[in-house]
Amino acid sequence: MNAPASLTAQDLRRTYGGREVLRGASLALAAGVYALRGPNGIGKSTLLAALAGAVPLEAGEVRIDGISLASAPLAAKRRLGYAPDESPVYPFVSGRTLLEFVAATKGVRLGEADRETLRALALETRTEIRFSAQSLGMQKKFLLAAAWIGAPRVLLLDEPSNGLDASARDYLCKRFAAERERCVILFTTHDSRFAERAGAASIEMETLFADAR
Ligand SMILES: Nc1ncnc2c1ncn2[C@@H]1O[C@H](COP(=O)(O)OP(=O)(O)OP(=O)(O)O)[C@@H](O)[C@H]1O
Repeated sequence: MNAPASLTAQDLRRTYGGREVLRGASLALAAGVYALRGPNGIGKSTLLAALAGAVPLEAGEVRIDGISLASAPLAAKRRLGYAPDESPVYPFVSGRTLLEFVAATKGVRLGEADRETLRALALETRTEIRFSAQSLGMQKKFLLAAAWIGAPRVLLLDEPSNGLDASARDYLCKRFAAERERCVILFTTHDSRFAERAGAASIEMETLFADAR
């Protein structure tokens, strides 16, 4: 676990409704903070979901810290944190249930680091409220807090700043800065100011495709 963090993807392919959305997407990232940019519908969310193992691929290989997501999914996913843009959570589930579920899938228990994340995001008094009764910003914060469970070395965050208040955005930028030497943090955004404040290197989605090389 002491080798530098890495995220690699080779020739990822995924088709929706006869259209190839991921046209042989490849990337190789070392520890750092990266903003994945590109127009609506180009496939940024699909790529993040594919890197997280949440969308099946027709071809290609993903490695988390050198571990193949296809051949060793549990070991790879233990090193990974993923926050989708939209809540995949059942509306009747509470924040605490979500966090405990994610912890269980990673084979860890919630601990002081997770409580600190909840405090920083002003979530600690809201853990028992069901998702359908949380604001969109609060739901987003729970998904982000869940992504950090188990101290992942690769973080995939889909539109992390969407719906967040100023204080939560500040926290994200500080956390990125604190973890950039240790982790690969890849996030999508349409917000240039946030990407800049986060100190992110920009990656244009278009440049990742096989037909752009
Ligand atoms: N589950 C799905 N079923 C069918 N088509 C899908 C599905 N998910 C994504 N798509 C299609 O794949 C394409 C890429 O979508 P994706 O959400 O990955 O784009 P994006 O770059 O993240 O867009 P945005 O910037 O608007 O969030 C779109 O044309 C979208 O309609």
